[in-house]
Amino acid sequence: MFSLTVVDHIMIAHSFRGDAFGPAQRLHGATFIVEAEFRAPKLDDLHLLVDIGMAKDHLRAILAPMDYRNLDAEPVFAGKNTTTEYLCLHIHGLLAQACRDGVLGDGGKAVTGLKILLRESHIAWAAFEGPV
Ligand SMILES: Nc1nc2c(c(=O)[nH]1)N=C([C@H](O)[C@H](O)COP(=O)(O)OP(=O)(O)OP(=O)(O)O)CN2
Repeated sequence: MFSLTVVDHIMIAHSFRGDAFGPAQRLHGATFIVEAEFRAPKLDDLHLLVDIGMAKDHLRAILAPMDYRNLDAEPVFAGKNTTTEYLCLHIHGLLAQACRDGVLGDGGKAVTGLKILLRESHIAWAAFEGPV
């Protein structure tokens, strides 16, 4: 199995509902390092999994509506706790759809698996991985 990873980051604000979150129930900020790992069992004729430029451009397109935003005010996240884990799932859904739609070229259509990993600090990160 081959893999190719591109990395970006977002700066967001959010708050959580639930006593378990303690002070994080108040509005606070976070900078997430976002890693998108594409997987495929074979390469294309150019020996690419997906083109790095296309992969990073489409990851950026998916992250842009979240970047420098208060996620509490974004309709797409209404009623959701935008935990690190939940944001992984959200980004996975959008990037997997882009692969299926051919937005990342023929290489993207051949992607069979995708892992999204968000680092919220040097001591904690979360990931979601699944088929495309
Ligand atoms: N599983 C998760 N747990 C927590 C998340 C998360 O995204 N997934 N996020 C937060 C907060 O946003 C923040 O990152 C940390 O807040 P903090 O209050 O410092 O959380 P801690 O659990 O480390 O500390 P306590 O104050 O002891 O709760 C929190 N958790």
